[in-house]
Amino acid sequence: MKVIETGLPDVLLLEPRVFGDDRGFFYESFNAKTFAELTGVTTAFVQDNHSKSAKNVLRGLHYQIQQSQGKLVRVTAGEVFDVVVDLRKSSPSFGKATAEILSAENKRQLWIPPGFAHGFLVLSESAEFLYKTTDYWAPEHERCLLWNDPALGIDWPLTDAPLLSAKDALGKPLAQAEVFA
Ligand SMILES: Cc1cn([C@H]2C[C@H](O)[C@@H](COP(=O)(O)OP(=O)(O)O[C@H]3O[C@H](C)C(=O)[C@H](O)[C@H]3O)O2)c(=O)[nH]c1=O
Repeated sequence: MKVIETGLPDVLLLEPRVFGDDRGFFYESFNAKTFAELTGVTTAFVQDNHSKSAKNVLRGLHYQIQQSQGKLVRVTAGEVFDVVVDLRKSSPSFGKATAEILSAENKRQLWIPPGFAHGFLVLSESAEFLYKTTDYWAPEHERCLLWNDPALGIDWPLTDAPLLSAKDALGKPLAQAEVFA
């Protein structure tokens, strides 16, 4: 497993060691000891999620204002443009966004600590998105940051208007969003 820095200091891209042979491939998609050694994070994950989305679906930008979830995200089918925004007021990168391509092909994973908003746009015909979270889903604490808030300056590789949930279409711009200390 290799750690690659991203545009945000605390957000890390993890590239697993893949063993290929004439049968196919094998790789450890998660190893608590390796993860802790590489990230310094020892909190346990409590929930695994799996979503499937069609091309042009945009989910996000989501976060929980309480019970903030750390997320370890990856794609097992297709390809997504994955976006993270720092919502920690005390952080020098507050309000800054970074993006990475995650795909079944590159097998890259993104570690997103608590305190960030997260979302993705599906680039392939469909994509399956799997992720582990460090706290439980708490709908009462869910918040949505407006995906196309000009203040975020996210250059989404859109070919068309994205397919959004009603909730995501009503996201708040950064200036009005509840943020972390
Ligand atoms: C997140 C979640 C949702 N649900 C239920 C609630 C809805 O009935 C249904 C779909 O929920 P939602 O439209 O919020 O799903 P996404 O838009 O994929 O939300 C996720 O997408 C972005 C990219 C994230 O980073 C978040 O982890 C998460 O908010 O699943 C659950 O039962 N448990 C859960 O943990």
